[in-house]
Amino acid sequence: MQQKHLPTVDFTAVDPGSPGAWRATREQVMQALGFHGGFEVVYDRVTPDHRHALLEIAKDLFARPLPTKLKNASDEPYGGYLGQLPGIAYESLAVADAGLPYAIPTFADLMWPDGNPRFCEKVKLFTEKMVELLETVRRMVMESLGVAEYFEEQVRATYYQLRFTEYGEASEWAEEKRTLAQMAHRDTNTLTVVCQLNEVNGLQVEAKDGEWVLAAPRSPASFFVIAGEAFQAWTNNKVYAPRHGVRVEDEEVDRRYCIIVFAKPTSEHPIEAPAELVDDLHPSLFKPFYYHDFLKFCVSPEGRKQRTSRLAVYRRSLTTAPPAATTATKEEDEA
Ligand SMILES: O=C(O)CCC(=O)C(=O)O
Ligand SMILES: [Fe+2]
Repeated sequence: MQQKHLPTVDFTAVDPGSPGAWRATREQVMQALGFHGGFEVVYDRVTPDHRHALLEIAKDLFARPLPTKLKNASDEPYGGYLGQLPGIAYESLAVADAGLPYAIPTFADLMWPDGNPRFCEKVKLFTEKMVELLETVRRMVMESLGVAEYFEEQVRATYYQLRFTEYGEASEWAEEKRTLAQMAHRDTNTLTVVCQLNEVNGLQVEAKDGEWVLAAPRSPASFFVIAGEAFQAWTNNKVYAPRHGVRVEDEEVDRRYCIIVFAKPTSEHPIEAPAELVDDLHPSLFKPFYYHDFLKFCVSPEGRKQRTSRLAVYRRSLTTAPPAATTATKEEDEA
């Protein structure tokens, strides 16, 4: 049987001036995020030329010498360069706090000591478009759950990481590492958008019922929105944070390039579902937690052992010390 695709939601006609289209789209977004934890979005605010320029930029970036790439260091877990993992032909570089004015030029100066104005211009514009998209999705979810009054506060408590990723062609991978299981994970943050820059597919998402579906672009204006565990917690489980990962096909002879923008919660306030989403029938499933504490747990020896929901295990560790189970079951994931 042919593998299914993630549902597609078309944002082309969505604008605040057409309430009918807005409401219909909002409905589709909520349905997709509740069951699949993500969707393919057709979003025409990034032109094909712009996407092509970003592909060239990504290739230039990964062609920088390794010592230069290693300068992309960060105190935050998963905050900078990732790569050099045995048998895994994967590298990525991150622009921290990409929404702030100095962030992109600072990163560019690190990678290209003589500067790279084209990089800055193209990446800044792209970031703005992705932030708009993620804010629209967040607004739709919050309206749909009847908690839109928290929108501004949630946006203020959000920062963005922009990550370039490169997956090597199949021959660069150890054979046993080419499986989906190798890279499968849940995102820890609130909302993620993946922009695949070339024709090399591979991303798959596991819906709530355990079925893995393809996230392979079906239009030149497609992006993939994926919910993370912080959003699942904040919405008290109304939004699902799916496992997802990239499967490198054995016949793949091209490298795969993506840019991913992660909306992340700041740690000024704990993540806690609003009172409106909690009642006797829907008790709060997650104790309040600080995002950065959760991130630290994820990279701890205990967190690294988790194959399924790190948040489910971390949540238990907040009520029982020390954290007990090391292998969460599927059911616990969905708790
Ligand atoms: O490269 C992709 O398509 C997705 C990567 C991903 O899920 C991540 O970096 O969190
Ligand atoms: Fe991810």
